[in-house]
Amino acid sequence: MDTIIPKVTAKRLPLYYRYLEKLASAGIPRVSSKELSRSLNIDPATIRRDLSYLGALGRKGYGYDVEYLIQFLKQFLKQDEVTHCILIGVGNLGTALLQYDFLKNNAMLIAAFDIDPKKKGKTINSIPIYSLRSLEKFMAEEEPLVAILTVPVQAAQDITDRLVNAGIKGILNFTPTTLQVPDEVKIHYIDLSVELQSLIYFLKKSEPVGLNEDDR
Ligand SMILES: NC(=O)c1ccc[n+]([C@@H]2O[C@H](COP(=O)([O-])OP(=O)(O)OC[C@H]3O[C@@H](n4cnc5c(N)ncnc54)[C@H](O)[C@@H]3O)[C@@H](O)[C@H]2O)c1
Repeated sequence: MDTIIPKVTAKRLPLYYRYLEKLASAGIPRVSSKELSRSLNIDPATIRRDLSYLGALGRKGYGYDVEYLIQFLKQFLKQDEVTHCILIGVGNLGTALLQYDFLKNNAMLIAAFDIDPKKKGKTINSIPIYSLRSLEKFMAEEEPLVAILTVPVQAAQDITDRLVNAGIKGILNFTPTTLQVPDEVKIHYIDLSVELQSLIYFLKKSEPVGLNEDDR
């Protein structure tokens, strides 16, 4: 389980997991890489390579055992554990994310923080919104692993420093800036305009747009 897998493969594993769960709930016991490929729009060779990193080898003429793969991926993706997350910045984007059910992916938003005193004490989707002043105290008590950052760009580094000092391990950064963090803190950047530009680029090149480009 300590296998080091390429980042592009790691990104695709949750897709496989979710799709396999659908198959299992429909009572389908096995699946071929070709069927996975058709449904997920990922090249079959890429699927076979991805799954071989996990040590899961499909059998010719049989494919993959759905239940076995689910158990394997569950352990690999630590789907048994719920990761506690917090969100900083309950504005337009933050509010939309609070409405989303992250628990489907074994992450749970347990609290949100905002600098605006009018938001303090409210809840969205049963998630409490606290004053930013209580961030460090909350983190010491609850030890969330991940923070979602949806504050204005000017506030991003300052909040990041506070989160890091309070022990955060991962940041999902929606703000349009590169954040400075120590090596042990992982950051994922999400920028819809970059995704859109990339989509437009592939459309203009008239190439199929899928999840199988290894440079994603
Ligand atoms: N990555 C993307 O694709 C994408 C898309 C949209 C917006 N954004 C970015 O997301 C961020 C939020 O956008 P928005 O439209 O929701 O903005 P917004 O102005 O609606 O919301 C920002 C919220 O942050 C709060 N805030 C301000 N300073 C704070 C601080 N120091 N600590 C805690 N909370 C603070 C404000 O009170 C407000 O509630 C911006 O940085 C924006 O550029 C990214």
